[in-house]
Amino acid sequence: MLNTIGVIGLGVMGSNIALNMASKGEQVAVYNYTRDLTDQLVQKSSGKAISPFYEVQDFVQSLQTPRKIFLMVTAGSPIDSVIQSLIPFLEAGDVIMDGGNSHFEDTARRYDELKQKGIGYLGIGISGGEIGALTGPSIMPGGDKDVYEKAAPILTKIAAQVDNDPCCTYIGPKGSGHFVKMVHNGIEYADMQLIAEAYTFLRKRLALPVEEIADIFESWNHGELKSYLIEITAEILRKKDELTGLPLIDVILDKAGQKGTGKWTSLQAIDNGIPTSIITESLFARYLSALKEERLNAQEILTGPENDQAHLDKELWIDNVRQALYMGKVCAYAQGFTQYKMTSDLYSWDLPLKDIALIFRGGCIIRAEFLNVIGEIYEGQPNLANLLIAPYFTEKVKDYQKGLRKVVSEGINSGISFPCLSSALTYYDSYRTGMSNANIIQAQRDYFGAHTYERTDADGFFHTNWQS
Ligand SMILES: NC(=O)C1=CN([C@@H]2O[C@H](COP(=O)(O)OP(=O)(O)OC[C@H]3O[C@@H](n4cnc5c(N)ncnc54)[C@H](OP(=O)(O)O)[C@@H]3O)[C@@H](O)[C@H]2O)C=CC1
Ligand SMILES: O=C(CO)[C@H](O)[C@H](O)COP(=O)(O)O
Repeated sequence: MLNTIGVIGLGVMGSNIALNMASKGEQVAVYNYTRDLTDQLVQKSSGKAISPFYEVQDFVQSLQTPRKIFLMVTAGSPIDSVIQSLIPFLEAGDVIMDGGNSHFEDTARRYDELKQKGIGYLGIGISGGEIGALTGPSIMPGGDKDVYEKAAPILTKIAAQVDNDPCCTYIGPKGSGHFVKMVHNGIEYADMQLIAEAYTFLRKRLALPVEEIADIFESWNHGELKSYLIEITAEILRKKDELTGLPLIDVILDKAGQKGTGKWTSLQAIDNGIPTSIITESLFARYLSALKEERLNAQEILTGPENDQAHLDKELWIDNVRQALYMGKVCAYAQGFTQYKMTSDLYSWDLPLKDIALIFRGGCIIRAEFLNVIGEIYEGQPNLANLLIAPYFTEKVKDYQKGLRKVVSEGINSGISFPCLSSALTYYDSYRTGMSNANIIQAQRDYFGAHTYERTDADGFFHTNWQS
């Protein structure tokens, strides 16, 4: 019997996607360019509908037509080399899907190249990590709609399901699926950093033990902050190091890694004039964390505020931190969804913002309770410029800005760095300021460079001879 789908790349994600597909009734052909990973999967999958292949040609010829091939390999040149190895054996109408974190512009290029050969190409954002890949990720496919339709029965089946709806929807043309995944990761960076900052306040300023902070995160996960990242943070804080018996978090080196998607999110925003300051601050926080030696040196040289901190009422301040975190998250998601909106307008992609919010409710790393609300908001206002001005969030932040202001001020006065919480507050205050200070910037630009300025009371561009 011919296989119904092929998976290439059997690392962390690919092996689990293949197992997921087999568990949903697909006959899965698998191939990896080195033999070991294929053999490992064969050992794990005995009795399952997974057939290993060790030559590309045999792998391709084992597939039903039109062939559907799912790539889960390292992003960048490996994708191009795998595509090149497939082309000689494919026919018009076959479909290649790239489920990795490819840059959306690379995806658009590959789409164009393959379209000329009649081969369909889908750039598919996948989120959910190892467990999501196995049990049901969130899936963001971009490419031609008719090509998507060929793969949709399998993709919707392997996706996470929420309220009987698959967390998979057609996103839009060319690289838009990978674009949506890229910005998802930017939001992920910001969300993670905001949580880290909330933890820092509880640990450093309120001097709470790690176990108590774990309890706080767990309780937050039963309320409006409910989300995967809050849930796993509670679990992370409970974990003990087997070697020392200390909380594992206390022996993990404070240098954050990154693989590029957060950086791409910020670069795309900067290139296109999209204000995503919280996301970018979270990226810079990772960069600064990596300068461990310099930070250790600076700690011996640079001073902070005097250590005469007032006692803070514990329960009151835990709730201030909760409010600050919620508001920070709203601002970060508002920035990410603004990036979707502005880019969609720029490229005429017509991104389905409501559906994007809904497919993020299950499987993905940024799944969160309030995505239900975000989905409802975009259902009513599909062209909304910013989530902050949706009445639901306007009301929420009216209250919660107080907590954010208190936590940011107290943190700053205590010498704790809050790149994302403070950036969220600055974003909120800047966004709600109808008359900004950019008049000063324009005057300075006109003064030194004759760049001209617009007036508040007349159309056109004006230049002043400032020194006359
Ligand atoms: N891990 C995660 O949580 C998530 C990862 N992703 C993305 O999914 C993709 C795969 O990630 P993941 O499974 O974690 O990574 P792994 O490193 O576990 O797997 C990478 C796979 O790519 C293969 N590969 C590497 N180089 C080449 C090449 N030149 N030619 C052919 N195959 C090659 C590897 O084979 P071999 O080992 O034999 O070299 C391996 O099968 C990446 O784009 C990643 O960013 C997306 C969502 C979540
Ligand atoms: O896509 C993912 C989650 O959604 C991957 O886990 C990705 O590697 C996370 O990004 P980084 O490694 O830069 O933290």
